[in-house]
Amino acid sequence: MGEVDPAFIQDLEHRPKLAIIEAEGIPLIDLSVDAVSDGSTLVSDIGDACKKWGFFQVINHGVPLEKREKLEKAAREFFGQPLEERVKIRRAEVRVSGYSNTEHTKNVRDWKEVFDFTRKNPIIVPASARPDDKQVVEWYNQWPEYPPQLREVCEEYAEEVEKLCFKLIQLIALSLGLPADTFNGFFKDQISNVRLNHYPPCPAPELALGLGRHKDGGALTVLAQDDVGGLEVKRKSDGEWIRVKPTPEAFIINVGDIIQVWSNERYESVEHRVIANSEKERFSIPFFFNPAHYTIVKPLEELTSEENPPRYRPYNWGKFFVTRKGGNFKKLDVENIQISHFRVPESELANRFEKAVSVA
Ligand SMILES: O=C(O)CCC(=O)C(=O)O
Ligand SMILES: [Fe+2]
Repeated sequence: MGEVDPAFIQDLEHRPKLAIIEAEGIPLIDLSVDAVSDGSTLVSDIGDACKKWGFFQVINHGVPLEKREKLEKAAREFFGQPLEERVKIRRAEVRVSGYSNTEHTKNVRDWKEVFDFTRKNPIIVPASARPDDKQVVEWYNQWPEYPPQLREVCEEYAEEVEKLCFKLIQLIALSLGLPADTFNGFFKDQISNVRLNHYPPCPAPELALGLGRHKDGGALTVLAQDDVGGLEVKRKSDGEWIRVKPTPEAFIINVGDIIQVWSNERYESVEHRVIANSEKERFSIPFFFNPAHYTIVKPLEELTSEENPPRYRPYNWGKFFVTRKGGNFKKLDVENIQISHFRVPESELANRFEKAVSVA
């Protein structure tokens, strides 16, 4: 990645501004607080953060620091090898796992390289994105020879972060006024995946992005970022890009598209991106908490009513996932699959609302 290939160059409107807005920042939430004790504001703090930002940071989250540090070290060792070693486990179309340095977001190449693996091994996913194809296939992880401990430290880390995901999804359920275990069943055969991101120094951070603007398609993301910084979140109140200042040992949590749909838009999945850096390399590790492939995603009945009709048509999560993954390999000129494709048009919602009010 020595020079800036035109494939990396963002359209003018998406290039980063030089001035960084760090502002008040996203909320920092202490998870050691007991959610159900008298006077605890933990559940409402999470609800407020989900509503206002779609993002928050957590401390005292229960993931042992030592497991995170071991993985961060192993990631540096893996990406520190010569390219010919890294590409030995290059990701192919039929695999979700492995190495890639050709990730594209919204059809523009990202200034980064990644190593992907899934929490469960194998995971079961639809064989193709075609709606009429009922076949499923197994996707297996692949591991490099070096560093030899990578597999073990990845698996141990993912096991710990999964526990945090369950804790968070329960707090989110409570914050929506639902029983804590409302969402648990969806994750029985989860197809969660973890990504090791390496953003090398970039000679043209004013033209390219480490990772282009996007929303996460799953339920919840738990991100570990190093101390370099570069993650920006689009502030809901005014659409400004706000830099997320690294907090040592904290995780950054964001609501994904599935929670937006389940909550019928009480919470929204928010756009974010990563700025490239001309001097420093950066590492980050997102854990994407994803339900089982057969999950039909739709607004929860408990959160809809005649006055507040479902804003989304049901969709199959496995097909959505496989379509997204497939889209990465073809530099298509069309937009990849989005939940907006399943959104009920406003005019139709207004009609339904009027009908509900007139019969009431
Ligand atoms: O590297 C980061 O800080 C963000 C990564 C991210 O948003 C993603 O991989 O979806
Ligand atoms: Fe993301």
